[in-house]
Amino acid sequence: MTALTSLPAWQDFERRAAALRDFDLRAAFAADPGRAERYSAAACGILLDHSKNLIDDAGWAALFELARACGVEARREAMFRGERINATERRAVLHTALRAPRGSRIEVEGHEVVAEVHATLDRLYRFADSVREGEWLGYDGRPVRDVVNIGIGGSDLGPYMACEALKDYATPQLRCHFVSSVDGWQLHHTLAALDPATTLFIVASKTFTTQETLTNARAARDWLTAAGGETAVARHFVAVSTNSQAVAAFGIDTANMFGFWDWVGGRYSLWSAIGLPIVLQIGPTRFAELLAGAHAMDCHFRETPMADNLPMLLGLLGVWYINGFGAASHLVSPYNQPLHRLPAYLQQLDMESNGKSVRLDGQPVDYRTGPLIWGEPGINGQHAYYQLLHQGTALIPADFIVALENPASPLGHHTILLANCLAQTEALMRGKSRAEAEAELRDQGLDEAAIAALAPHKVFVGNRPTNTLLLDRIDPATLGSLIALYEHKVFVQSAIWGVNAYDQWGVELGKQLARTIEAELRGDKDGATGHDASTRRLLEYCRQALRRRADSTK
Ligand SMILES: O=P(O)(O)OC[C@H]1O[C@](O)(CO)[C@@H](O)[C@@H]1O
Repeated sequence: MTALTSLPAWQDFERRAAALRDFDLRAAFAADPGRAERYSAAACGILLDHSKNLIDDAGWAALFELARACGVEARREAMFRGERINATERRAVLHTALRAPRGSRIEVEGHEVVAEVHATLDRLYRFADSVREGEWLGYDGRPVRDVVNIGIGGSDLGPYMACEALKDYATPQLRCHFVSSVDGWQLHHTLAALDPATTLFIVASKTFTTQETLTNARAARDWLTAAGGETAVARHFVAVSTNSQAVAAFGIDTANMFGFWDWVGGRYSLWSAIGLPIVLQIGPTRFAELLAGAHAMDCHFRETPMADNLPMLLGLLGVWYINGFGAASHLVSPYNQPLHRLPAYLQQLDMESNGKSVRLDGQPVDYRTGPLIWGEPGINGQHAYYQLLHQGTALIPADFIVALENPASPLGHHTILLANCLAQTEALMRGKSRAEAEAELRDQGLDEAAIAALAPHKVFVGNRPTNTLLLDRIDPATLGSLIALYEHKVFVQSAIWGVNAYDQWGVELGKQLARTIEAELRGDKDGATGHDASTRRLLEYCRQALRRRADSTK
């Protein structure tokens, strides 16, 4: 593997980026009336306007050349063909097969997988229909009214985000709840409002070894059996996992288990049986539309030339700022409230994938990789952290996402929402010059001394880069396309950086140490062993608090 930084295309890209450090967006728009049109691309109900970025044609040419030099297109084909591109775990990466149309063929080591995917979907759909139509009955003969998904990470974030986004399509008979934290507060308050006889639990865990999920699942099981007895478990618990042995060992009949495959990463799994809460909420037909939307984006990514290819454009722009301008974070600013969980979902997707510092060949990288991804609904962000975007010292590229149609929001509200989204990207780009600030203050009748004192505080440098993604609407198909767009963006960046986006060894050490500390807190193990002084002291505070609590309940 040739070191990335020694590639001529990388050096050219760095030179281009350095040459544009003082790029003036206002001047670029003034000089080129066609800029907005040329620097836009559309697919699958999503218009990407990327014209408000600190880049010109030569910069784009350097990025496309870099992508070619890094073999992004060849690696993309390897992924779609089912090659084991997740080299550290020797696995294929085939979330795209989960949304491949019935009848298409994709093989992993000679084994065709699409037929199996659809057989599982059919089972999932039959089960969901029986719950939605009130045929699946609880222990006292009443139908299900509440569904509680117990899972964490990829077994929570995707389905939760999609259920929130698609609430307008939800059946009124069912309410979906999500419990992820091992802080029992969340389960307690979720169950407090529910009736065990009409509650269905989905225990969602790819590995079925995740401590938080199994702890919550055991507590939920106790809550259920206290009311309905042991026999109730079969009617009220289903599992989604790749580990049927662990599911059976937990006490869930594998007849009530929906499987998926080791070639589906947790954070890429909402398209699989992990999407069961979504299917229950919006029904099989709408879920199939979500899959079709993602598939449409897969085809767009695979077939469209780079200059019009949405995932390529977003991925390369990220590289432009991270490696060319030293940006350390990337803001995701969805304006529509249904997308309020999108930033949290994208945090795992992006940061668990590209938060890596070793290349596929085992060598350390000597360049930045995945950025900090963060955000909230944009309209709230405007009243919180946007100040820093406008006048702070950090360069923070941002994606502004808003839907053109928004039937559930009154026209007046929606107009204000759109206006704010557009106004913020314009303000970030154009800024406010010293002369403009002074003129404004003069119009307000301030004297020259006051103007001189205040004007510097009112200056916005501008030139803050943004992408605007205009969605036709937030429906299952467009949401599917949007999520797949970000999945492929992450892929593009991993291919440039030469890292494996599909493992996550970095989360393991904390889990190992937690097991040791838990035993020490419980008193099963000597607490003084092997810890640094800080951890030892903190551990002692916690041990005393636990002891006080145990004593008070004696
Ligand atoms: O679905 P599981 O196996 O319970 O894992 C949950 C999450 O935990 C992680 O392994 C991180 O700890 C994620 O990658 C995954 O999505």
